[in-house]
Amino acid sequence: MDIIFLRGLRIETVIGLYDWERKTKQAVILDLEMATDIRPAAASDDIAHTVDYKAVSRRLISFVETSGCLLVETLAERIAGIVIEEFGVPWLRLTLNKRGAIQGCDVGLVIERGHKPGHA
Ligand SMILES: Nc1nc2c(c(=O)[nH]1)N=C([C@H](O)[C@@H](O)CO)CN2
Repeated sequence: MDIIFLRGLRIETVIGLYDWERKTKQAVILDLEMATDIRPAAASDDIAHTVDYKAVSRRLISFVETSGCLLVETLAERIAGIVIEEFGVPWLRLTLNKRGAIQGCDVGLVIERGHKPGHA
């Protein structure tokens, strides 16, 4: 199994439970690992045979900027659904960092969704 990754994708959006959080934008930072088999693209040298990380990043920026979720859980689950359903990714690991939510530390979550190729 091969991995195509995006690290440190920083997107400004409205997210959070509290009144003040509904009136301003905060940054979320995404690290995304997407399972793939790079060999068809390597053999053909054709972007059509792989996951286009530029297309994924553009789609996620567009979605997250206007998402408006209350919880990081909701946002992460929706991102995972987009990547799996729209880009044909069989398995992913997503780290969503809501930096700035708690002073003095990073906070967020890590989820894995789908099935790793070659595993039941
Ligand atoms: N598990 C979660 N806990 C909390 C969340 C969340 O999205 N998931 N959100 C908040 C507030 O919005 C917080 O980020 C404001 O600092 C608190 N706990």
